[in-house]
Amino acid sequence: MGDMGRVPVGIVGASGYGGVQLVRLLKEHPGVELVYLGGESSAGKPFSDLYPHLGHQVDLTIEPIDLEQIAARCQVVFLSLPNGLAYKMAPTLLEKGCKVLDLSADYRFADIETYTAWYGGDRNDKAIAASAIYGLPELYRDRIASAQLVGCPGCYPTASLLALSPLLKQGLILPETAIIDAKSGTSGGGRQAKTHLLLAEADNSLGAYGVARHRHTPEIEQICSDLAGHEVTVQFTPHLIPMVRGILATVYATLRDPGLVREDLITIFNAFYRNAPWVKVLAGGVYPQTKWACGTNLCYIGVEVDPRTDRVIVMSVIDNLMKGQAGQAVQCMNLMSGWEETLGLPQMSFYP
Ligand SMILES: NC(=O)C1=CN([C@@H]2O[C@H](COP(=O)(O)OP(=O)(O)OC[C@H]3O[C@@H](n4cnc5c(N)ncnc54)[C@H](OP(=O)(O)O)[C@@H]3O)[C@@H](O)[C@H]2O)C=CC1
Ligand SMILES: CC(=O)N[C@@H](CCC(=O)OP(=O)(O)O)C(=O)O
Repeated sequence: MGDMGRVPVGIVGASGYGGVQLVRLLKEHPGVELVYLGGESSAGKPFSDLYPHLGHQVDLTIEPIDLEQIAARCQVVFLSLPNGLAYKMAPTLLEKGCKVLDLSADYRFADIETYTAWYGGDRNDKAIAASAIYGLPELYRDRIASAQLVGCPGCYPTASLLALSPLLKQGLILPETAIIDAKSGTSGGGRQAKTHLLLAEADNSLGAYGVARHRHTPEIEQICSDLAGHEVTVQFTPHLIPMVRGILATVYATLRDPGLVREDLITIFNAFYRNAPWVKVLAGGVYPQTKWACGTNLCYIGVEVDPRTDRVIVMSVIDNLMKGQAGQAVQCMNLMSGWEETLGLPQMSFYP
């Protein structure tokens, strides 16, 4: 145990966008003590050199990644790294008894072959991957609570699956008709320099990318299939929009029963999420704005039916760095630690 009975936690990849959000959340979390920050090119730098505005709160230096050392000092470790690194680190940390939350795609897939088909790599941690729990608490709360390893969902899958889950679980839609049209702010691409994310490239512009081949498609399909009880394929198209934080996923699907009206669906969504403190289903005719979720761990959902086309339209917004990444990981840590799901997580956006 760390200071005053708090659980000692560490972040590997603390210099990145996920890392700095985790620092912000964990420094203010009443159940933990942040004892270790790790990195690669940032190793040796005081965290306050990277993020001077947080220097008065965080007196830690980024350290090299030494797994034995990390395991000796931390009970819970967050891995916030590019894809393909966590599966080389998690086995040692788990063996030493740490709880591990991976923010990358490495432990999101039950089937390791699906991972390698989309992400590449040469993996020999099949049993460990099979033991990982998909970190979407609204669907897998009980399994997360007893997990040692959690593969936290991608940002687009979080927004998309929270929109689709009640519909699939209750068999309300024809699954193959599901179309996910999603938009993300540029922080979704991480902090490393990428030309298309420069202000001069991304500003005043809106476009699709990864059409019919984005890596989040198999992740969304895996969970949709689990909910539907049979294999499901979906159409997923992401877009980059000129803002920093936030995702809007607009999901369209054909209703099995064309007699259902908007209020029926809102009642069903509210029942599905009655024990989910981080999902807010909006009243009829209210559609969510990304800024409502900004800086919070919330997902806002709006539901509409078009009786002319017999389609349901669900709009789901999250902050990609919070419910889409660091916030959700902390939500999972709360469950794994037996704490309230809401502990230490912001509930109110700073926007008007
Ligand atoms: N951004 C988003 O909205 C979301 C991202 N994710 C996933 O979360 C993970 C982190 O993303 P994000 O925070 O955006 O990424 P960033 O690019 O902002 O940060 C990456 C971090 O990884 C570290 N790193 C890079 N290469 C290495 C290496 N070879 N060895 C050790 N550490 C390394 C960097 O450390 P250093 O600076 O020291 O080199 C940095 O701290 C990714 O897997 C991403 O796909 C998931 C959901 C949403
Ligand atoms: C805007 C933007 O570039 N978004 C990223 C989302 C990254 C992410 O969260 O994906 P993983 O965690 O699954 O790697 C993308 O589309 O690749």
